[in-house]
Amino acid sequence: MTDTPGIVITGGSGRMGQMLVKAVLASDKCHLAGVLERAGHDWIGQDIGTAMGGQPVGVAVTDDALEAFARAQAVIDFTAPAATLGFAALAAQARAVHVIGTTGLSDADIKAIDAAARHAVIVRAGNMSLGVNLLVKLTQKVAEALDPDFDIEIVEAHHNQKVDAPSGTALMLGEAAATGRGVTLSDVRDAGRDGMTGARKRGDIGFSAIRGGDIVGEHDVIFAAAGERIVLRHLATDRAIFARGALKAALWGQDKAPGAYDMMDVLGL
Ligand SMILES: NC(=O)c1ccc[n+]([C@@H]2O[C@H](COP(=O)([O-])OP(=O)(O)OC[C@H]3O[C@@H](n4cnc5c(N)ncnc54)[C@H](O)[C@@H]3O)[C@@H](O)[C@H]2O)c1
Ligand SMILES: O=C(O)C1=N[C@H](C(=O)O)CCC1
Repeated sequence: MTDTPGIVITGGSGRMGQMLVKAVLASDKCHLAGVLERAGHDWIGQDIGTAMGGQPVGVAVTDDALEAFARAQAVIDFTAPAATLGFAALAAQARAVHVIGTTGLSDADIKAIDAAARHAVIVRAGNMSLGVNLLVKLTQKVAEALDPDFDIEIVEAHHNQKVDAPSGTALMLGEAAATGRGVTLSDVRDAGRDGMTGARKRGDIGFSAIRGGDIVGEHDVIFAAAGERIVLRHLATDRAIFARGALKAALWGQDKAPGAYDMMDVLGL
């Protein structure tokens, strides 16, 4: 047995789950302590290496979160809101660092997660990449510098299996733009235009979502005024950027006091 932190990956068969398993196996700073999937999934009981089409790695996929978390120092969780809420309570009980990448969480979900963070370290972000977190900072700065003559529009594009909109990243960018402007996002958010919407309201922050093919994740923040336009853009072409950030967060959290953190804390931005 190694003395590096043991990490459990939830949703191990998913797009991000598989990426995270590979990232943990490739790291010498941690080891794979467990892999979870939902009850009834075909992969339960199989070695995760074999299930992913490679060599066995000595870790069988399980649906027993309580047992897996008891052996872990961190849980990296990119699943779905209902699953993440359950994992937050169990990870806090096990005092394991919980890194949450799951998006589509409601305000009530976030409240419950923050309550769990009273007992353990939770790092949550709608996007774990360095590039997007820098873009969030830039968005806030630009919004601070420009007045509401500049209409702010956030356009995001993702693959055709994504179930939530706007993306978690788009919401982070919207929050940053609203903070820069000194307003509350929920007061100015304009999403899902369709039909006779009327003219755009000055000061609104607009959201548009594209879904298609295998797009990993693309975000534009557009500041549009009469006669000029500023566009801030991030293009993700490889999910490894999210896995890298999540792993960094799991290791960063090892010596931190219980609380709710985000990637800005991890990256020191
Ligand atoms: N924060 C980020 O940087 C970032 C990056 C990429 C994706 N995401 C988010 O991560 C989430 C997953 O994305 P994906 O593309 O990997 O989706 P996916 O559908 O490919 O994978 C989700 C996995 O979770 C599993 N799952 C669901 N309920 C479970 C449960 N109760 N127990 C164990 N496993 C369970 C599913 O079976 C599936 O394998 C989404 O919310 C997505 O928006 C966040
Ligand atoms: O593929 C997804 O789903 C992604 N979700 C995150 C979001 O909602 O912003 C990050 C990008 C990929």
